[in-house]
Amino acid sequence: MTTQASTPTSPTPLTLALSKGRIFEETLPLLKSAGIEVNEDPEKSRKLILGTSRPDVRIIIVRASDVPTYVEYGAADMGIAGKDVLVEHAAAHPGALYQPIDLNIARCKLCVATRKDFDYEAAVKQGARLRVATKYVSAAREHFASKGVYVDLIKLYGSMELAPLIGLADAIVDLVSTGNTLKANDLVAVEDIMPISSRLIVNRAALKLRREGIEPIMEAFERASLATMA
Ligand SMILES: Nc1ncnc2c1ncn2[C@@H]1O[C@H](COP(=O)(O)OP(=O)(O)OP(=O)(O)O)[C@@H](O)[C@H]1O
Ligand SMILES: O=P(O)(O)OC[C@H]1O[C@H](OP(=O)(O)OP(=O)(O)O)[C@H](O)[C@@H]1O
Repeated sequence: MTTQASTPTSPTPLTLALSKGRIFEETLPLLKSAGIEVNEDPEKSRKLILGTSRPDVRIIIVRASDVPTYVEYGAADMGIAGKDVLVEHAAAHPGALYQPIDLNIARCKLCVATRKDFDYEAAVKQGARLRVATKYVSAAREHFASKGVYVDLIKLYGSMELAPLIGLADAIVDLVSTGNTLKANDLVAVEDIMPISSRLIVNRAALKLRREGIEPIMEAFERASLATMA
């Protein structure tokens, strides 16, 4: 039997996909609890791959709605994404991602909202066909189907609040946190669809092949998110 000479290898660092802004900011304390400090601030640097205090862990910065894609295809081992984003991704890629932990960060609600002068209840009772503008087409379709309300869904990528104001739609489906954006645009929330928070997602193959690297991070994140809930 021949013995193989051992060659020094540096495996690809564990890769965590995050979006800039609130998810990045709210993930920093979780990373800290796992002994990980990010070396650069994505708001100041144009770099998309950020090193950390641990040579075996790196962060990639991607659009919030792209996080599931990077993780599904294994370009990132893990990621953090809002339930809003995960519901839309799952509609096209059911079961593609392992979602072990609700991190309870970036919390808000997915709601139906209309102009103040639009009688949503009456329109629904009358069986009117509603025009609804949203970025969250799958969640909206599921919601209105479960209520038996006929809708024409108009896909938008942002600034949903504008749609009812200029006659593009009767209603929107959007995220609401403080309610300030609705208020500033004279809109009201007329129905809650689901509570939203961000979850850790893990590539299914990475979970098996890199378990010893991923598990301690998962455990630290879970402990830290439970501690903030208490
Ligand atoms: N006002 C809010 N308060 C709390 N959490 C929010 C709020 N708005 C969005 N979120 C959550 O934070 C996540 C990231 O939001 P962010 O605004 O950073 O990205 P985005 O602009 O929605 O995504 P993309 O860049 O892909 O269009 C959302 O998917 C959602 O889960
Ligand atoms: O109830 P509020 O506290 O006002 O938050 C709600 C707003 O937050 C999100 O937008 P965001 O601030 O992320 O900007 P975006 O449109 O660039 O995603 C969402 O799309 C709403 O517009």
